[in-house]
Amino acid sequence: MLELNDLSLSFGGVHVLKSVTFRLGQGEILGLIGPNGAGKTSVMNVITGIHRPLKGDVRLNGTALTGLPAHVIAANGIRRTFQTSLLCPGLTVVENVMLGLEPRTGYGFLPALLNAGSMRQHETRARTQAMEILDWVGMAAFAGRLGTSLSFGQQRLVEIARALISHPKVLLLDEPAVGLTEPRVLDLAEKIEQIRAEFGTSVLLIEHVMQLVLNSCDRVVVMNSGSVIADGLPGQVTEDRNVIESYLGRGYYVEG
Ligand SMILES: Nc1ncnc2c1ncn2[C@@H]1O[C@H](COP(=O)(O)OP(=O)(O)OP(=O)(O)O)[C@@H](O)[C@H]1O
Repeated sequence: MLELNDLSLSFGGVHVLKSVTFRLGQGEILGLIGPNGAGKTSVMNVITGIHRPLKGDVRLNGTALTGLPAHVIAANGIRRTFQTSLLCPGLTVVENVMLGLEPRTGYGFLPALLNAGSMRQHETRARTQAMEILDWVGMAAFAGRLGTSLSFGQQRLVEIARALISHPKVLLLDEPAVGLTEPRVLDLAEKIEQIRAEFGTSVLLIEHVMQLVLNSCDRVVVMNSGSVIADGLPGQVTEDRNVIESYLGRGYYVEG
């Protein structure tokens, strides 16, 4: 479904991505792991159009997305959450989720004034959809609260709801388990599986919490210093000597 072909990216002459190539299959949950600074978030930024690669391309079902503006890539069915919570201050939870819907085009100030009834209907529909998806992630009771007043884990669920409201083909999650306790990590693993089962969405999951990676992912890609160093089943990559040396650490099996 999503193909990354030979992606290279540099900042000020420093190569942060070096010929990165991997695939995310239809309905697949793929982990992207590696040490800090390996280039994982940069990969997500290239996929979503925040960064333009020096070389290579990103394709969704065969169509090249490279170079398209971020909002067009989002409209093509690729949505994400961020490493740090990005809920809008001053907006309630339900309003934050409504932002995930496609913007309604053709409504400048004057047409909006003349079509006030239609605008209100549109907003009511959007609010209903947002409430449904909030209910699905278990956050409907918080709909009227300010998004930024919620705990870190709750904000994560609201961000996931905002990404899911448009029923994306591909969902990119950047370290969703940061700051979660162990039972919440297991809840999140279950939620990710439900996202695949109920929406048919493919998921790319950047994560350092190996418990989530091992519980959720069908396959794992490992990066180090801007390059892919392993790509395989979770059990295969965690036994890969290179991956243990550069990321998991020699004590991984003893401790894990
Ligand atoms: N906008 C930027 N300008 C300059 N350098 C950047 C920029 N974004 C990322 N980098 C650099 O690119 C490299 C890869 O960063 P990236 O955030 O992609 O790593 P990561 O694997 O996601 O790390 P982490 O696990 O800590 O989030 C790092 O050396 C980082 O400092």
